[in-house]
Amino acid sequence: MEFDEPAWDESSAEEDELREECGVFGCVLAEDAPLDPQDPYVSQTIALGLHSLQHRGQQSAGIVTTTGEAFQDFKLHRGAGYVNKVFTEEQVYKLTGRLGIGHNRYATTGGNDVSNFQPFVGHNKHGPFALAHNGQLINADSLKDLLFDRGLSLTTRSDSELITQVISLNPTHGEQDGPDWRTRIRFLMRQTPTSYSLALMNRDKIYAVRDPLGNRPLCVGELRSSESEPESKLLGWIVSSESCAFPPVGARYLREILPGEILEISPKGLKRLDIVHRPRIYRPRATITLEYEDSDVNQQASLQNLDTHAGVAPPCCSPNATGCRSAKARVLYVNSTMEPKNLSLNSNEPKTMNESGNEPKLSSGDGTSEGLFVGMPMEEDMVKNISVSDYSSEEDIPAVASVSLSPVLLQEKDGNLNDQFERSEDKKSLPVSAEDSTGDSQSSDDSIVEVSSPLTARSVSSTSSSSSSSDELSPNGTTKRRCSATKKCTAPVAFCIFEYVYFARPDSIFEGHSVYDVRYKTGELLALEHPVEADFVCCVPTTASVAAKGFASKSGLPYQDLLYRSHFVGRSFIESDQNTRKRTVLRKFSLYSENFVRGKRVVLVDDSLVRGTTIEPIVEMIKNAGALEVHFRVASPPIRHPCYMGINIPTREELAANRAPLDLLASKWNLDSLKYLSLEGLHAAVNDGIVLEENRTVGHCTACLDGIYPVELDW
Ligand SMILES: O=P(O)(O)OC[C@H]1O[C@H](OP(=O)(O)OP(=O)(O)O)[C@H](O)[C@@H]1O
Ligand SMILES: NC(=O)CC[C@H](N)C(=O)O
Repeated sequence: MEFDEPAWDESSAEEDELREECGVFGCVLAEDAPLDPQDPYVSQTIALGLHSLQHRGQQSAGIVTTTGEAFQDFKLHRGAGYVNKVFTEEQVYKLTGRLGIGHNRYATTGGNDVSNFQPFVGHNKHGPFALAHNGQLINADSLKDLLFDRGLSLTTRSDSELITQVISLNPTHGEQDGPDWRTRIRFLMRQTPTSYSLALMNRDKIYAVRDPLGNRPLCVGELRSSESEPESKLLGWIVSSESCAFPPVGARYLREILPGEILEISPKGLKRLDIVHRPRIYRPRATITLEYEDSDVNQQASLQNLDTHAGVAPPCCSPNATGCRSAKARVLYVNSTMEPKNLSLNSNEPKTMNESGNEPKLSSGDGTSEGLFVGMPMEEDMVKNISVSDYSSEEDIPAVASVSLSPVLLQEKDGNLNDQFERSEDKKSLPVSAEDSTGDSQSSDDSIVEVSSPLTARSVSSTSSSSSSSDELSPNGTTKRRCSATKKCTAPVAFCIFEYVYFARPDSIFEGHSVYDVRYKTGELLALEHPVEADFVCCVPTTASVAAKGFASKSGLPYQDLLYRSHFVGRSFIESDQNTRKRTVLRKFSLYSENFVRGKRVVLVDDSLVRGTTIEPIVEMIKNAGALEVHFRVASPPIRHPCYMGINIPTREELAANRAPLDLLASKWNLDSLKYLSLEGLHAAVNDGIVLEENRTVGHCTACLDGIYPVELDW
């Protein structure tokens, strides 16, 4: 089988149940590391590592080891459940070898049965190889077609098996001197931009791979005979989803695997084989919807000139443009696909608004709209124009669309909640261009790649930007004109922001700073954004405890432990079905003492609110114990959009924030107030303190919060 023919498919990604992350771990001994062939040091190290990554997956665990000699049989053990259940001491002792990889699974694609457990072991012309995958492929259907077209068959429903098959396709120009994993992995990256962090083992090497968008984490460390003495003997290297796994195995953190990087780890050391560019995509710059009572107006309007320089209003929207001068024009909403740095209504004094909607005269809606909603202020005279600044990527000049108008009062957004919920479920995404990226500091020699990508088969515009507009007649006889402009640019770096919020352990390091610090800051910012008079602050253990402490310190309120959380019950959010999740919550929490609560006003902090499974029984518990008031504060914005890149939130309906307006949710849960951290606040907490090596570009995927996916789904 060779991979010299393009293949393409545009069917959409299959939806699945809510699932979460996986943990990936690998270990390679240095060539002169003294080790008895029967010594289980490597498997013990991996088992310990997986134990530290348990929070990333509770459904199954597996380890595969090898001596590293060509065509040597692998030793594999996988089983359902927690690491310490699957790996008894006896089991670990059987897994001898000088290198190995391990995996904790939480299924995103394919059920929880043994055929889908990882690591996967395959055999190709270079002998046995093993793969551990964290993530979820956004174009599994296209990849299946690519393989089926070549007459291959699959034996599982896991998307990870697709990876094993794609990397087994032989490079067109053959391979000299053994396997060319660089070319094989580059080929994989060109078929699928995200989401995967991989540990791939063949012969005496492990390849640590992170997808070009850097959606899932992966880092590397070294094992030394003494952790504290820098000059102590080097024993080997480890690769792990998170750095929290390093101290327990006595490893020293070295660095993250970069987005798109292929790092070879052999007994001789670490070698970067490549950094594969992020793909080129067509990114919508902005979409503006105008509504006209008179359908004749604005026929000329087109926002193709959105692609203008900062400060220069597109002619169609300049004060002299016919349509926009119409006294009857109404701006319904401004939907910027990237986080606008500012959105201002220019009145007598310019006012700036963000998604938290703090500006009293401006409404960003209640967050249920996609993008930013601009409600017209009551004092209509004050509004002279609306401008949107869309800083869509680091190398772009901000696009500014300026709309001058004489406003007509909009219908109240809050009064039309059903309209908002009936909006299209279309996935907002960014179409892909045929070309690979050359547009950032990452470098790579494309000419060495001996494959032709199926991307070249795709028909896309060759211009660097494009625009479109469409009219639709609304039921009340007005005309809506929707205009959008796109620009060709590089897909963004898209590290999952929810790793910071919830998934990762607080003692892990991402992007040069600790998850703990970020969570603490989210709590501080939450206290500043949504202060409340209360007697003390407490948390929904465990993940939220750090944010709650940040909230307490900033608000000046005392922190109080209120809820006992059983150590013998796992994370509820990552359970596979809603009944299990509910039972897990009930088994997990109890009050330390009613005395703390009686007659008190309580601020209860959680890191995230997803389906609302956790909040209801907990508030009931606290109120039943005699709390006067419970104010719920969430250290992340409302989750309103499905994730297709590893968290697997399949539907909007199941997400609590989409089920009712926040005030109704608050009263349903018997809360005295319910407030979330703004997206701006979360970005601020995450970005503050980032330290990046090698001029790396920073970027976070916030799709579950704002519906903006970094690339087109089912690419
Ligand atoms: O609104 P929900 O659907 O209930 O989801 C949100 C809750 O789930 C998580 O807790 P989890 O028990 O998974 O993990 P933790 O014990 O690490 O906090 C998270 O910390 C929230 O408490
Ligand atoms: N959560 C994950 O990263 C899962 C990996 C893979 N998609 C699986 O379902 O096994």
